[in-house]
Amino acid sequence: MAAKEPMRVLVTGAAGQIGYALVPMIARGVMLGADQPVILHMLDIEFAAEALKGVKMELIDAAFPLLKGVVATTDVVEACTGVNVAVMVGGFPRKEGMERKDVMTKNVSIYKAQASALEAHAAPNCKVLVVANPANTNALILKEFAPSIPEKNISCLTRLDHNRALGQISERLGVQVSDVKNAIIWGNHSSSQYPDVNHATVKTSSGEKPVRELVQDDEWLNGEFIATVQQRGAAIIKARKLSSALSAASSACDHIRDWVLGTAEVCFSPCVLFGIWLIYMQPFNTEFVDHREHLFPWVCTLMVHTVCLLVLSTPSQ
Ligand SMILES: NC(=O)c1ccc[n+]([C@@H]2O[C@H](COP(=O)([O-])OP(=O)(O)OC[C@H]3O[C@@H](n4cnc5c(N)ncnc54)[C@H](O)[C@@H]3O)[C@@H](O)[C@H]2O)c1
Ligand SMILES: O=C(O)C[C@H](O)C(=O)O
Repeated sequence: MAAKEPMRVLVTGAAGQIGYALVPMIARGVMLGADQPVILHMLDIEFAAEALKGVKMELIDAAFPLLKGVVATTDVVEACTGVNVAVMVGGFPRKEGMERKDVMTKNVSIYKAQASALEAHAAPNCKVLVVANPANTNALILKEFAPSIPEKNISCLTRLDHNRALGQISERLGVQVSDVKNAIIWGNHSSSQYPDVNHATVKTSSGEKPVRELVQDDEWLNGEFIATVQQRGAAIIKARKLSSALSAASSACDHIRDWVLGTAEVCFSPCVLFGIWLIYMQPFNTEFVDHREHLFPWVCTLMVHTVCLLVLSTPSQ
């Protein structure tokens, strides 16, 4: 079989801590598959230009077989040109005691400028994932300033919250995290989110069972569980004095991989109509959107896009 053409993947803020965790994952095929060559486009600001050069050196030194090229630049047009996937990490993280909305003034202006460059120079049908906080608001700004990028191609990272919910259930029940599925995160990537396990199940030796039935502790599910997922970002900042990075990078890979390739469950079991539920935040969508066309050839997966009217009415998070 002929080798695939490389896909160009942009990571903004690539010299930062998420960027440093994320680019090797992409170069190893974690995001787009073990047979998909990639060309990495890394953007950062002048202040971080030397650090960015260092990241490029390390990528070369790691000799990733799938990595077919590296563009490391402070020029937004060069960074955006021809990219098929854009992971927008560039921006400032909050510090202990702050809410995500407190970095809005600094970060929102970044998304206006970068939206225009993406709109003008990215590949047609480029898929965009906004990671920098406040992620929902930044995605909304990006969409406003890149009107020709289809709305359905602009998303922001809630997969981290989704994965956190799975992790908490797996810890509580002592089961493999891969056996827990169909958790939903409603609302913003903020402390106002609502982690919902009412439809979540766990694969057991006697078939799939509802999470509520197995946990048998509604008080925990309705209280501590929700608060833990809502506040996990703050807990990590308190512990590390830095915000989450490896889990954010890994969840960004999960988000793009399942968006582009479909979910593993459906690969193995194509008769399952509602495969794993994936919640991709789109602050501007006001209805569930069926994105099966993205998942070819695993067309059976339904991707549920959450309703985010709340964000429209309250852009601050
Ligand atoms: N959505 C999520 O689940 C999630 C999870 C973790 C972190 N975050 C957010 O991601 C962002 C990045 O976090 P981090 O820990 O990597 O921060 P960081 O400070 O380590 O790195 C950010 C990088 O962005 C660069 N940058 C700043 N302005 C830029 C611009 N205009 N263009 C390109 N690059 C620019 C900085 O120079 C820096 O290298 C923060 O806003 C953080 O809050 C979101
Ligand atoms: O909490 C933060 O500020 C970082 C990130 O949004 C997270 O959830 O870990």
